[in-house]
Amino acid sequence: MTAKMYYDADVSMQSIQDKTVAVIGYGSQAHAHAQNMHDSGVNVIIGLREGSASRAKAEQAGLKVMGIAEAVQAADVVALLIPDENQAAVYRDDIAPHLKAGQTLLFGHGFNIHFGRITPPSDVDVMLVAPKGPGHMLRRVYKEGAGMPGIFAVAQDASGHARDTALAYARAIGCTRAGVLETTFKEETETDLFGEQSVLCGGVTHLIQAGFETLVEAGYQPEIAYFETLHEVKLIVDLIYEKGFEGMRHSISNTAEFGDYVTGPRIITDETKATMKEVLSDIQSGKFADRFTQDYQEDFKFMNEQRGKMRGHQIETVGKELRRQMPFINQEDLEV
Ligand SMILES: NC(=O)C1=CN([C@@H]2O[C@H](COP(=O)(O)OP(=O)(O)OC[C@H]3O[C@@H](n4cnc5c(N)ncnc54)[C@H](OP(=O)(O)O)[C@@H]3O)[C@@H](O)[C@H]2O)C=CC1
Ligand SMILES: CC[C@](O)(C(C)=O)C(=O)O
Ligand SMILES: [Mg+2]
Ligand SMILES: [Mg+2]
Repeated sequence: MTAKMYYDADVSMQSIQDKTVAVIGYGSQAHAHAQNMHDSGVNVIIGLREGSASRAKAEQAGLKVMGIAEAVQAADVVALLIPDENQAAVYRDDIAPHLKAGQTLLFGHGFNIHFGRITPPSDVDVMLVAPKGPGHMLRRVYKEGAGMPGIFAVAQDASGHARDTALAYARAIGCTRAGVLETTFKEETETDLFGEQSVLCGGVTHLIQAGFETLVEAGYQPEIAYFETLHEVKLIVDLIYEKGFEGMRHSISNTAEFGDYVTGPRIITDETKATMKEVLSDIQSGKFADRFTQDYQEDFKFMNEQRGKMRGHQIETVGKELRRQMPFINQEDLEV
């Protein structure tokens, strides 16, 4: 059965246009949701912690900033867009005491509801609208007049209109320009965690790094290894994104296509797929969520070690210099 896709023409903005949306946070997703909604004509306010370094940036973007509790009190829809590991405490201290019946609590990812870290009262609508891509790109494509696909789910429909609110929100941030489909908190949370760990982030970076190290350790120039295993990834992926595998394979040489079929299965083996199944199982059982929470409680000891190790890696130092010589690559610091 083909999933029902929602596009701009299928969705009315009415259920959000006469409401106030409090975006809590001003990071990767939050700044993009807030600015896109503001540009779509929605009344947006920003809730930030005391002394927040983001206050000036949000104000510069023409957004009204207040404390988190104050924003919750003033809002119809509360979009909780701070890091997953911080959401439960902020919800407990600054949101729950001020939530009123009839309000909407909205997430960008289902982690805290699905894994039981947050349990909202039964008289509020609870939903997620998850763009399928990074926040900075959500803002970039919106400004270009394009959109990013998204998915939505309703966990609690106290008002009887929760789906309309979620779809209107998805339209306001630009997702219905590209296509939005309905999911559940369970499906969004588990597929998102699986995708980012196995393919999009963990899979891609470790594949690139292993390829780069293999060439450099064999005595090839690091700059050539960088172009071959990192820079060109975008060019190949752009073709896959635009035209699928067949379109990409049409563009590459027959030599490359032959090597793709012969060597791809030697790299991504049956064992790799079996490991992917284990990864999915750890996500489904909550084992990964517990490991993440434990590292957070230990001040992200493991995560900070990994960040430090990668910062000094040759692929990063060589890449920084090579990108500097390519002024057409956006080198500006990210806006937030
Ligand atoms: N990053 C992405 O592209 C995607 C993220 N998501 C989901 O969106 C949500 C937000 O993620 P992301 O955008 O990466 O988050 P960020 O790390 O970018 O969030 C940073 C913001 O959160 C605020 N913040 C951090 N800790 C606290 C705290 N203890 N109290 C109050 N405010 C705090 C920061 O405040 P200050 O400004 O004061 O420092 C800042 O404004 C998550 O649920 C994530 O899974 C979903 C899809 C993609
Ligand atoms: C791929 C990582 C992501 O899931 C995303 C940008 O969609 C995230 O959590 O940041
Ligand atoms: Mg994610
Ligand atoms: Mg994601």
